[in-house]
Amino acid sequence: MREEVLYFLKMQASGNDFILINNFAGRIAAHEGPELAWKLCRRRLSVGADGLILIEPPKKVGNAFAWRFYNADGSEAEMCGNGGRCAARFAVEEGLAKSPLVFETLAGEIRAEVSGSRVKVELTTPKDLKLGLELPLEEKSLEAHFVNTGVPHTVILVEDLEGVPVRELGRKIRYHEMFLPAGTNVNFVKVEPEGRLSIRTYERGVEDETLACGTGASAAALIAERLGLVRSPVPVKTRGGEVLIIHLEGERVSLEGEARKIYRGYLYPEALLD
Ligand SMILES: N[C@@H](CCC[C@H](N)C(=O)O)C(=O)O
Repeated sequence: MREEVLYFLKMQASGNDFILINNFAGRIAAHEGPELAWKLCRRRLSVGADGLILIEPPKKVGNAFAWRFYNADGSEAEMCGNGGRCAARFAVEEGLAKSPLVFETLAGEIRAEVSGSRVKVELTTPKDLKLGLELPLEEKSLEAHFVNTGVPHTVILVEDLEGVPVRELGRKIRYHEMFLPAGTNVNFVKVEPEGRLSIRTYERGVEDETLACGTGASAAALIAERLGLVRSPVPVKTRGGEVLIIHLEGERVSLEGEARKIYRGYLYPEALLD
């Protein structure tokens, strides 16, 4: 694909892991993104990650950067909450911006505050909120809720979170005709005592359960608040174990938690061969 070496940083935020590349010089062309993501995100065969993030020059003066976000299967997503927190820290530490900063995504502009490894991002205004949908499946119907917090999320409230077959049921709902053509991420959520939530997410584009999903945790908190089950700030325990904090102020939704560096590396050209 290319001869020269590519530098990257591997990061994770609540167990959602990403490969970040500074692409300010434009070495990776837009049409190369999907294939690069698919190749690099393969676990065991390459670096392995839930997604690839390319950090690029902003379109608007004053903004810190624009990004291109790719899921592990190479599909481009409009937004990613955990990836956004990693990207904001990356930009600050690479000297591209100072906190607070604003970056550009396909979903819209995202404001971020970075304080060491602690990062808070304000998501785009939630849209398409639908509470109490009847979701017909072959065996039975489920009650589902839906909101787009940058990317589409279905939320299903459950009692027995450990018993949910997230992979099988998540995949069925992700491709359910009610959510086509875009599809949906699927979040199974348990309301715990004292207004906390626990969550497991099937992610579109990873096509599996991930250890966390920031826009998913935010969607769950927003829906639980609208149903009168929790109050802001809402602690959401992810599958990876970290508790994310979701702040809800009217239409404003912010996501706060750790964004950690794992290692830096460079890719040998042969890593990009078929
Ligand atoms: N993990 C992300 C969401 C990434 C995009 C998603 N898989 C999609 O395609 O909708 C997050 O932390 O929000």
